[in-house]
Amino acid sequence: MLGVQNLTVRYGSHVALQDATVRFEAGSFSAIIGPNGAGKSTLLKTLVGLLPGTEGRVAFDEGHSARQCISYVPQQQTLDWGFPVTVWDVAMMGRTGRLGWLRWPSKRDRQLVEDALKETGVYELRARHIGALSGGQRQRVLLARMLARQGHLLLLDEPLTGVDSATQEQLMALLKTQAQRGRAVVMVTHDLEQARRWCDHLLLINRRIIADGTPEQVYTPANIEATFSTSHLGHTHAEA
Ligand SMILES: Nc1ncnc2c1ncn2[C@@H]1O[C@H](COP(=O)(O)OP(=O)(O)OP(=O)(O)O)[C@@H](O)[C@H]1O
Repeated sequence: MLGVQNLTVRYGSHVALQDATVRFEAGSFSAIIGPNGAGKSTLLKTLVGLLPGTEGRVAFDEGHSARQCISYVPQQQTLDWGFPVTVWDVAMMGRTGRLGWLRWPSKRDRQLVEDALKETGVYELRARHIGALSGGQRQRVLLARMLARQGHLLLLDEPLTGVDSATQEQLMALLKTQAQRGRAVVMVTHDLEQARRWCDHLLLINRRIIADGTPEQVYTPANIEATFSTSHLGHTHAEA
C-alpha cells in the first residue's frame, strides 16, 4: 500500500537513514524497531511527508496516492498538552483538521468522534481538559483522533510510551483490529517482545534496514546483534 525505495535522509551532513527500501501492506500490522537514534521516527516522518529534501522515493499504491489517507500519531511528548482544549476537541481534530476548525463539524463527524472515543475508552472524559489527563489517557485520546480520521494508513510513533501494561495490551488489540479491517498499521516501538506477539511484519533498523519480514524471519541472534550493537553504530558513522 505504501513504501519507500532507496530512501536516504540527511540532517545536514548527518545520515539518519541510508538506502532504505520497504513496503507496508494493507491488512498488516508492522513494527519498526531499533535503538535510540536509529532513524525510526525519521522513517515515519518521511512516510507522512514531514521531511522534504530526501533522496529516494515514497510510493503509494493506486487509489491511495493522497496523503490525506494517512493518520499519524506523533510521540506524545512532542505535543503541547497545556493547550486549552477538551478531549472531544482533540478527537474532532481528526475530522476537521487543526484547531480553529477548517470547517464546521457535520453530524457524521460528530458520530465518528463519538465512536472513536468509545472505542478507545475515553468517551466519559470527553469534556475534560487535555492537561488534566494521565499519560495513558492522553495516548487513548491520540488514538481516538487517529480513528476519527478514518485513514487507510495508521502511522504511530511509540504509542505505548507511558502506558501501563494492561492498557498497552488493549491498545495493541485495537491496532490489530484496525489491520484486520484492512488498514496498514505501522508502529515505532522499543518493545521487541510486544512486537513479536502482536505484529506480523517487523522491520529492524539501525540507520539502514537490518532485517525485514515476519517475526520468525527477523528475530535471529545475528539480526538483533546487528541492530543493537554499538559497534555497528560506529561502523555506520564511519560510512556516513
Ligand atoms: N531535526 C533534526 N535535526 C538534526 N538531526 C536530527 C533531527 N531529527 C533527528 N535527528 C538525528 O537523526 C538521527 C535519527 O533520529 P530519529 O529521531 O529518527 O531516531 P529514532 O530511531 O526515532 O530514535 P529514538 O528511539 O531515540 O526516538 C539521530 O541521530 C537524531 O539525532
